Amino acid sequence: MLLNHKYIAEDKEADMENITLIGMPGAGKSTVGIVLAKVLGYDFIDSDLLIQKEEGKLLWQIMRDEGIAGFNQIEERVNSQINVTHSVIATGGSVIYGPKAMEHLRSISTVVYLKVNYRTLRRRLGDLNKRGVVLKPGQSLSDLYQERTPLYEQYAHRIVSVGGKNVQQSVEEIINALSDSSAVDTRGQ
Ligand SMILES: Nc1ncnc2c1ncn2[C@@H]1O[C@H](COP(=O)(O)OP(=O)(O)OP(=O)(O)O)[C@@H](O)[C@H]1O
Ligand SMILES: O=C(O)C1=C[C@@H](O)[C@@H](O)[C@H](O)C1
Ligand SMILES: [Mg+2]
Repeated sequence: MLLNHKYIAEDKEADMENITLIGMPGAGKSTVGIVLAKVLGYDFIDSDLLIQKEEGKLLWQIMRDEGIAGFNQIEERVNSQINVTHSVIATGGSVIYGPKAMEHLRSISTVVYLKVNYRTLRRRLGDLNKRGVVLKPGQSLSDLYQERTPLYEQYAHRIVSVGGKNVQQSVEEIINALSDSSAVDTRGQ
């Protein structure tokens, strides 16, 4: 049920107090995440903004100065240090390359993979280089989608398909998935 605030108080899983959104760039982690936080009465944080604040640089400047591997290390460190309660955490799409960060996020939150089909992503993303996506030389969006999908699935407690949905519908789906004990749950595996 949408906007069921009882969920916050009564669902055991909500005791974890945080929800982390993972998924491909353009999946809507930031766009949907802030609305989800508002609906639940949670705080909202965006890992990408934390990284920029800590480093005093924009993401593309960090990638330019430190390279992709350096950016990934910074991203792993910053995400491993997140210490919040009652928050929706929108991560950057490349967070799943940092196993320490993912274990930390899994320990402080319910991790939700926002799954978007390839065609929808292609339409949303436009020029990947302008967006500052972590791409190896010669890697296409299709390559990236195939490389990352198993990692998002591996780290997710819940998987929510949001490709054909607007922001409001996506928020509803996430809340439903969090309330549904039969939904995909990979914890303990
Ligand atoms: N139904 C939808 N849900 C979410 N975003 C949508 C939708 N339709 C179009 N968009 C657009 O897709 C983009 C989603 O980008 P957003 O920055 O939220 O993705 P992200 O998952 O946070 O990516 P990143 O990993 O780069 O941080 C935005 O430009 C948003 O306006
Ligand atoms: O998916 C990615 O490779 C990225 C997504 C962004 O959120 C940023 O974290 C960064 O630009 C890399
Ligand atoms: Mg984002």
